[in-house]
Amino acid sequence: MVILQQGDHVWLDLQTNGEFDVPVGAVVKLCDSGHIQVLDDEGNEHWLSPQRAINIRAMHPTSVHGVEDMIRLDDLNEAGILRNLLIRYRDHIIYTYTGSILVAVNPYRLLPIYTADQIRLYTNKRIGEMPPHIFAIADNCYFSMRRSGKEQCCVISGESGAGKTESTKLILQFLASISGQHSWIEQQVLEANPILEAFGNAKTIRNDNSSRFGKYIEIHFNNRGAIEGAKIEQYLLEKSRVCRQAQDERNYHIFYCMLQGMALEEKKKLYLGMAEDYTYLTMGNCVVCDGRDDLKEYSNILSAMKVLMFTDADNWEISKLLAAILHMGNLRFEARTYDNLDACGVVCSPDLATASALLEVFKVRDPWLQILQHSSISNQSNVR
Ligand SMILES: Nc1ncnc2c1ncn2[C@@H]1O[C@H](COP(=O)(O)OP(=O)(O)OP(=O)(O)O)[C@@H](O)[C@H]1O
Repeated sequence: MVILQQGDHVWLDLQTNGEFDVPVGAVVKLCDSGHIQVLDDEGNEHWLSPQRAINIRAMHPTSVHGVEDMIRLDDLNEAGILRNLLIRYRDHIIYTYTGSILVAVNPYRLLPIYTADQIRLYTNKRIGEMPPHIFAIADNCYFSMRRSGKEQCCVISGESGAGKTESTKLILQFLASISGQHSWIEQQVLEANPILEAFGNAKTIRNDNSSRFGKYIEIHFNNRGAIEGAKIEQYLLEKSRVCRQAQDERNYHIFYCMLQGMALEEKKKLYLGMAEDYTYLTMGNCVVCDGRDDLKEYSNILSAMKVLMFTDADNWEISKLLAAILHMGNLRFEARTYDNLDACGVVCSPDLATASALLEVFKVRDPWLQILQHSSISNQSNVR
């Protein structure tokens, strides 16, 4: 039997049989003739009769104020872990260790904890010497590599919107900063991100900048510990998003950025209009994304491409491909019979000729594709 006093911390098991049925922390407010009044961590008050008092148990002191390393929690269970993260988060502390694993809770706002001073504070320190931080993990990797001469690996996982992409960027920022050369190659490693995000990230209902692919980044260091190169492999890009988006979601950022940021004369050459004009950009009924500036992003993408040595010709070819995809998305099809077989044909439209011109495809002598010749397009010089 638990004898409780006012001010004691307890675990309260409400047994709601809900999806997340985990005991919550609570503090005893009153103990009155067997009835107990408690205030739980979510601010709800509960009166518990002596019969229901079996649903509460005393909280271990390590869970009362929280710990930096959850291995030290005596109540080491789901409730204990969640409460520890909650009370630290309420104090604006988003990082917590579980041994050598760092748990990060997404703050959804910019915290002043990623400055150059913070990088200096965390450089060449043992894990645990400083409060938990993503820089401590990056530092540990870097100096373990330098001491042992062996490759190190960081695995960043979590659900969509948890903060994996941001954490990856912070680790790269730390490594680029402490490896100390501030070289062109470091800048190239950092600038690869805006390009990858433009072509592989999109607004979803869970995250305005959701990576729709997995990536494995290798950073190569020389014997002096300076970054000498990098290799990024991508996995399982969500290709279907190019043609279809769910309600309130967008296609890949690059399309909207291009339509917002590209100079008018260039847009004219690609027969481009506004995002609202394209089926592939409007299926989710959402062409803008609050908090993202597509115009500014486009100029960031172009400067990143310069750093990564994309030539103007490369950029133009990429823009042509992107524009062709948008025009192809506006094509319409109709049912036909061809050689007594059910088939379908492309409905004649300027988009077909434009897409063919941009893709530089041959005109095939096929009755279906003859419509190419009838389509109106003023600049036919590219069609071979
Ligand atoms: N450490 C942080 N500080 C401030 N904001 C953050 C931090 N981590 C994440 N965020 C915010 O949360 C948003 C989502 O984070 P992020 O894109 O990194 O999630 P993710 O885990 O990579 O998601 P997905 O799997 O969908 O790609 C970011 O755009 C940013 O606004």
